[in-house]
Amino acid sequence: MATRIRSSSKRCAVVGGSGFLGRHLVEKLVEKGYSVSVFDIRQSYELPGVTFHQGDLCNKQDLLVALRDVSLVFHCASPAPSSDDQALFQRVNVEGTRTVIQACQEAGVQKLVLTSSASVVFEGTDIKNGEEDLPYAKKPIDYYTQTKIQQEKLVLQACNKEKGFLTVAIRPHGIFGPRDPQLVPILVDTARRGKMKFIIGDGSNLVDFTFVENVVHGHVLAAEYLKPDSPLCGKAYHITNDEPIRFWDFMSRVLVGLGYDAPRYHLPYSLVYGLALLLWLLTLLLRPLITIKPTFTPMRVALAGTHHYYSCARAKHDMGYKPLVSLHEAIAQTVASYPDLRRGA
Ligand SMILES: NC(=O)C1=CN([C@@H]2O[C@H](COP(=O)(O)OP(=O)(O)OC[C@H]3O[C@@H](n4cnc5c(N)ncnc54)[C@H](O)[C@@H]3O)[C@@H](O)[C@H]2O)C=CC1
Ligand SMILES: CC(C)=CCC[C@@H](C)[C@H]1CC[C@H]2C3=C(CC[C@]12C)[C@@]1(C)CCC(=O)C[C@@H]1CC3
Repeated sequence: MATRIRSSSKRCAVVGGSGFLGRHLVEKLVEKGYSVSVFDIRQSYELPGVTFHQGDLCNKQDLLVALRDVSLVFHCASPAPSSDDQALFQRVNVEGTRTVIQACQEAGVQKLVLTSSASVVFEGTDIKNGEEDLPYAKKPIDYYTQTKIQQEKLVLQACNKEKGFLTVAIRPHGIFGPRDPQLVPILVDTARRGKMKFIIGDGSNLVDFTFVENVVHGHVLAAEYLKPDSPLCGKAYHITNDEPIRFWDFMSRVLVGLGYDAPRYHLPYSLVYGLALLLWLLTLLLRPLITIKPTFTPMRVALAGTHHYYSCARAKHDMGYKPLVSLHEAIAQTVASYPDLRRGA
């Protein structure tokens, strides 16, 4: 490891700081008096007190410039799961994370907080109140998740108290909130195309959806509690709203809040899953000729039709985590933040 440069504990960098979670995190850090550098392949906004560095996290030289005099790094960059680009996931999430770790070590960064995902243990079958010590999925639901597993292992294994480099991973689940480009927009798009009429299974499956501000709170706590003598070193922590909700109730509350009808008709889970699998095989076969992006992928059907909620007891115990915003309030704030997605808008 290179010679350490003295850096202020209030100087931090957010890799992926132009993204949905990253930007909310940057805003909170600024509010808390941190001086923040954003490192991202794109710049999506400007904020007083924030320095932007545009670059690819796979390029160590680019990173080193952004990490100068920084003591704390948040790594929340990733290609979008929907990109479905295996080579890109491998390059950015695995090789790129290796580069982020090396750059942190060379720049004398003391703490690295990774945004992982609770899905690293999910194989498409029920998980009820899952704890962090569940084994990593042997058959992850998609290639994105497979590389999130490899990424988390790399970051946690890099934790080295002797060398003064501490790491921790936050595993959120189903992040939603204002400016989210995925969950609510996909849902509304599906509703506008008339495809949100059906409930997959009996509709009783419980899932965690986590308000972005609570996820940010978990990251900030992790950074502040990560010390050489703390239990956080080299560990993963679930951060959720701690209020599992029926998947279809959540979808319905958002849809109805935006003026759309809630789904009503039930379809058997195995039927929909089987059809999604067939469709997926068909898209693979036809890929050389045409590109089809089906709404119902096996992964989405599994996410929509199984229980998958996680205990955040470890985060409560080790870093005093408690969600700041209830699910009820979070849904209300989220719905109000999307006037353009309302029915008829
Ligand atoms: N959105 C969700 O429900 C969940 C997200 N996560 C994780 O949270 C993190 C943040 O997710 P979101 O904010 O939703 O995603 P996002 O797509 O809004 O943000 C990711 C950011 O990473 C940047 N990025 C991608 N490749 C890069 C590269 N090569 N170099 C530099 N920057 C690059 C993008 O430009 C983007 O600004 C990701 O690591 C994701 O895996 C985990 C669980 C759930
Ligand atoms: C809990 C969790 C990990 C959420 C991640 C977000 C997305 C995977 C969901 C956002 C909108 C959801 C959605 C469906 C599946 C999961 C999402 C993409 C469906 C495709 C499920 C099948 C349907 O009937 C339509 C749904 C549209 C919205």
